[in-house]
Amino acid sequence: MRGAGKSYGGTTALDHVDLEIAEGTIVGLLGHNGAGKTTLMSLIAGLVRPDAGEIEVLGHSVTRHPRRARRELGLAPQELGIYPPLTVRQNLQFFAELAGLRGKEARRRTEEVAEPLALTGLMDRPASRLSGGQQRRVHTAMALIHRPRLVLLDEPTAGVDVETRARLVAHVRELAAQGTAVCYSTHYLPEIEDLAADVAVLHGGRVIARGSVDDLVRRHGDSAVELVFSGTPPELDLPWPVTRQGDTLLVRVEQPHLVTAQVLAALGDAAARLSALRVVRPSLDNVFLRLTGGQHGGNGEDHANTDRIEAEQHA
Ligand SMILES: Nc1ncnc2c1ncn2[C@@H]1O[C@H](COP(=O)(O)OP(=O)(O)OP(=O)(O)O)[C@@H](O)[C@H]1O
Repeated sequence: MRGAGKSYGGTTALDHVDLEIAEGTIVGLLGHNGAGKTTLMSLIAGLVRPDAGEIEVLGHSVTRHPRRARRELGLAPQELGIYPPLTVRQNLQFFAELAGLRGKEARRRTEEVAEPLALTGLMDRPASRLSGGQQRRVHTAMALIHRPRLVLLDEPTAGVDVETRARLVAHVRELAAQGTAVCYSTHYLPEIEDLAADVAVLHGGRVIARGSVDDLVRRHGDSAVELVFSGTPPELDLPWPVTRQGDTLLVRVEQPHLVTAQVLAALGDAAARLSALRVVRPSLDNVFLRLTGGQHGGNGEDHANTDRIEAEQHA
């Protein structure tokens, strides 16, 4: 996707977004409600027409060759799209046939896709008699039935239990390991870490940060070595900013685990009064809140952090 933009009336849902999802990679889309995640997926899936920019799926333009593009992708939207009176098997076979699979092949894929999502024991049950988490698994399986090379999963773990979440995450990792490109949105940040996904943070319709979790934490988190003393902390001669709070010193440094020896060496006699040392690494949650200004429902009005971060990315 290059320069993709979409407005609804006066609302800019997506603002000149560039994004590439390579084969075998998972891009985790993070953003507050209204940040533009669903709009981005809908544009890729060809459900919504962009006002600007170019979007291609495996070289097929989603606007000029929508059918060819669509054949290569599987979409599990946020809203469940299953048929309640049909059994799980009938739901899956129906979608297999819609995707162009016939007879034996459709039946084989139905069984195949059910297995990793723990649906095998539920195949003859009407979808209306499944729990919410089970229904979401069926919904996800339907998006995977034709072995798409690009999978778009919009909050696939909304409302599911811990076990289902773990199973889904494991299966998505497997798909990526087999070469599938995955775009995965979630509000649950630890999931992004479990997926080992490349992160794209959306805010007000713009991608304001991109990189692995480690990259983002290193670039945008407040990492530090924390030293607690009995009595007054000493003055330290170090090449990084040091702040003092009561009996604690914080040495702010990008990769604290690499400099602890140097910090300890600078203590001199004060080392005898050191009562604790801790490497402080911020979580992805901290970084996300910092990047997005900790605001909910960002909707194009708040670009406070955007320019700074973009300048950094282009540097
Ligand atoms: N059909 C529509 N008509 C008008 N405005 C829309 C429409 N769809 C989305 N929007 C607006 O576009 C912006 C982006 O919405 P989008 O659904 O893409 O956000 P999101 O990041 O997926 O949010 P959530 O996490 O709540 O699902 C929001 O301001 C939303 O109100």
